[in-house]
Parts: sequence; structure tokens; C-alpha cells
Amino acid sequence: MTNWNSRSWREKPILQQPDYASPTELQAVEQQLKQFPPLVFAEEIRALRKNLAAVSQGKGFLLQGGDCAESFADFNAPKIRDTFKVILQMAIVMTFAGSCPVTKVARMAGQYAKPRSSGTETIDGVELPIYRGDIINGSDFNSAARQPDPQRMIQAYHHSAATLNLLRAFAQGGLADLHKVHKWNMSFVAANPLKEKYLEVAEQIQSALQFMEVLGINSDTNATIHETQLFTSHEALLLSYEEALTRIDTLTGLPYDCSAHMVWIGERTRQPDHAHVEFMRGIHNPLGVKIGPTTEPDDVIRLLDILNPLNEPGRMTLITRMGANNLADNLPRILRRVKAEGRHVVWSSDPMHGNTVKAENGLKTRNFDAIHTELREFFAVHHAEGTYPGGVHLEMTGEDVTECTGGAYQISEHDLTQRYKTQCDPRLNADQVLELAFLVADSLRDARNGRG
Ligand SMILES: O=C[C@H](O)[C@H](O)COP(=O)(O)O
Ligand SMILES: C=C(OP(=O)(O)O)C(=O)O
Ligand SMILES: [Mn+2]
Repeated sequence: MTNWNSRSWREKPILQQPDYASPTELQAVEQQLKQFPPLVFAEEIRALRKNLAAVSQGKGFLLQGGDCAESFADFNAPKIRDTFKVILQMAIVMTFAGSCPVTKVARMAGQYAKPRSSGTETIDGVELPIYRGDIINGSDFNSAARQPDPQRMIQAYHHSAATLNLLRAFAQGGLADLHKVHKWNMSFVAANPLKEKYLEVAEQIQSALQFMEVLGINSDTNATIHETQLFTSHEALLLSYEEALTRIDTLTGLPYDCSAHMVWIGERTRQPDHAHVEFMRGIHNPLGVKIGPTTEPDDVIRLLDILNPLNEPGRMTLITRMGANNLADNLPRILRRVKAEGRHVVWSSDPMHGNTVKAENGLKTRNFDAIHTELREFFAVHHAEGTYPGGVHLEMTGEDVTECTGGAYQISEHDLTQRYKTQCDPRLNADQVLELAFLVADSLRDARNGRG
């Protein structure tokens, strides 16, 4: 790796960073973080890379999801458990529909830094620095809260460690038992037009489990029925933090960013000659890059040249977030070029960020149908181009929030204020996200059977 070290990003232009008042305090925090244990291990990161390599070859599917921004205030076991459960339940629906392994990657245990469209926010004539995520500043609208504070990085580290600890316990301690998973979150079934379908899938899973039981394969004899693997991910935006958690793996001698298994570069910070791309090219984690509606095929190839010069499968996930109305115009050209050049990538769809609108009351929202449309188009365009739609990337929660409109319960703009809790972008709630899983399941089944 030419001229790269974990600090080389500091020589490049950088966007979306906080302006800390005290460089000395920042350095002290960085030093402290460097002494802390890694949050994940290189061997786990390599396991994810291997899974994603298989997905890039059409042998699996990637399910990535969680909060837009995790929050220190809303940090508790039920919240972590409920999001974990919904991710698992979606994964089962998709595994079943696609007859393929689903790799689960949570936007959890570190998703604390937010890029913003504006540097400030003005309310009633008062202008303050924008909220940039709990790892940087506070969301309350007052001058003290909005000051970036490096100590928040220490807090984010501890919150991430505790979240990860619980996720690992849930994944291995029986909460992921297949016998129980399909019984969770039945509330979305009641008013749901997909009720019959859900029950049919649940029954099919039940009889598959019974069949295996007869063969002597059960949770006592086979860990895969009882346990699961859940990886973590976040946008590697705050590079002081990411650098401090970057470690040389003793086994391979290679640098890994041990703050999460997978990290991604956002739409706003993927300039090829800027700091984020510089940092990411040297770490050996699987990388995501968000691809928005103005991206040109050349931009994508340039990024792939820098971030994956050896064209290794499993390294790159391109997360397209075009907007339902733009996808059909913009995505095919990119798919064609990447395919023509023989680049190995996982194609994933983020149907959230291109479909954000402002409700009349000023709240950010997204409509279920627009999200579904972008996903449908994503599958259709991949089918037309002969490429493999390998994943979805969702902003979602296991909680019963009212942040996105639509879905079976027909949340209206008027309902949004009932339980609007997000720190940043509107998330699908548990019912909406499971409904979406069923809708996507059909497209996934068709994609895997070669039908459009
Ligand atoms: O999560 C993504 C971005 O941080 C978010 O969409 C930016 O939102 P803003 O346009 O309100 O800054
Ligand atoms: C910031 C995000 O997305 P994007 O970079 O695609 O806008 C996000 O995923 O929260
Ligand atoms: Mn977001």
C-alpha cells in the first residue's frame, strides 16, 4: 500500500468534521482511545469479507439496517433487543424466499456520526451549529449542547462496547433460536394485507424445523439453529475516532479498523482525493460506498481503482441511493460499466436516502411506497442488466415509531408527531420493515430464479 498510514488522511482535504475548541483535549482523547481494546477482531472482519465475497458472486444476500443515528439517551436493552429481533426476522423471511444465506450487518454499536446538508440550524431566528451525531455534539437546541466535545468519543466507544456485548449475547444465547424467531413481532400481521403470506411462510419454516427434528437436527445438536452471526457497521465519518481504533492484526500484519466489522463512506465524503477515501483505502475491512443520483460511471470506477486496486471480491459494497424517481435513469449506466470492467462488487440498495421529504409540519419523512418502489426498481434494473441485486440497506428500528408514512397501518403525515423519536432521519418501524421484507422476498426469489 503506497504511502498510506493510519494518519495519512490528515494531509488531505476533509469535509463534515467538527471544529473542536481544544486541539490538546482532542489529542488526549485520541491517545486514550488508542489504548482501549478493539471492539471487534480482525478474524471476524475477515469472516464478513468472505460472506460478502460470496454475495458478490450471487451466493447470498446482504441485509444491513438500523438507526440513522444511535443515541446516548435512547440506550437501553429493550431497544437493542427489538432491533436485533426485527433484523433477524427479516433475515429469516429473506433466507426462506431466496433459498440463500443472508448476511446480517447492523447499523448499530457505533453509528453515532452524521454528515449534514447544512453546517447550522436556525430556529426562531437563533442560529446554532447543526447536530452531527452523539459522538460529536448534543441534539438539544442550545449553544452548550451543540459545541463539539471530544469526550463524546470516549462515551461512544463505551456505548458501542456495551451494545456489542449485548448483541453477541443475544446472537449466541438462544434469542436467535429459529424455533422462536418466527413467532416474534406478530403485531404486524393483524392488520396486514400480507397476513396469509406471512402465516404460510411461518408454517413452512415450522415444518422444515419439524423435518430436521426427525432427522435428529435440533438446537441441541446443531448450533446454527440456536445461534446466529450479526456483524456491525457504521459510517466511518469521524476519522479521529476511526484512526484511533485502527489496529495492526497480529496474524496478518495488516491494519483493520476495529471500531466495526464493516464501515462505509457517505455520499457527501466520497471525493477520491479527500481524507475519507484516503483513510479507507488502507484498512482491510469490507467497505461500503454510498452512490447517489449524480454519480457518473467514471466516478465509481475511480473509487474502485483506489479502494480495491486488486479487485478482490468481498471488499466493496456499492450502496445505491438514487431516489425512486431517479433510479431507472441513473443506475443502468453504472451497472453496465462496472460489469463491463469485470469489477467484483456487492450491489446493495439504500431506498431511504433518496426518498426523504419534508412533511407539511416540517418533519423529515419518507413514504413506504416510495421506498418500496425504489427497491422494486433496483431489482428490475439489475434483472435487465444481468447483474445481481445483492443487498438492502435500511434505516429501521424495532420500536413502534411513527416516522415514515404509509405501510399497512397507513401512517399519515398527521400521525407523524405521535411517536417521532429519531435523532436524524426517519426510520421504518418494526411493522413497516417486516412488511417490506415480504415485499422484497418476492423480488429476491425472482432474482435468484433468474426472473425479473
Ligand atoms: O443520514 C443521513 C444524513 O445525515 C442526513 O440525511 C442529513 O440530513 P440533513 O439533510 O437534515 O442534514
Ligand atoms: C448519511 C447517510 O447516507 P448518505 O451518505 O447516503 O446520505 C446514512 O446512511 O445515514
Ligand atoms: Mn440517514
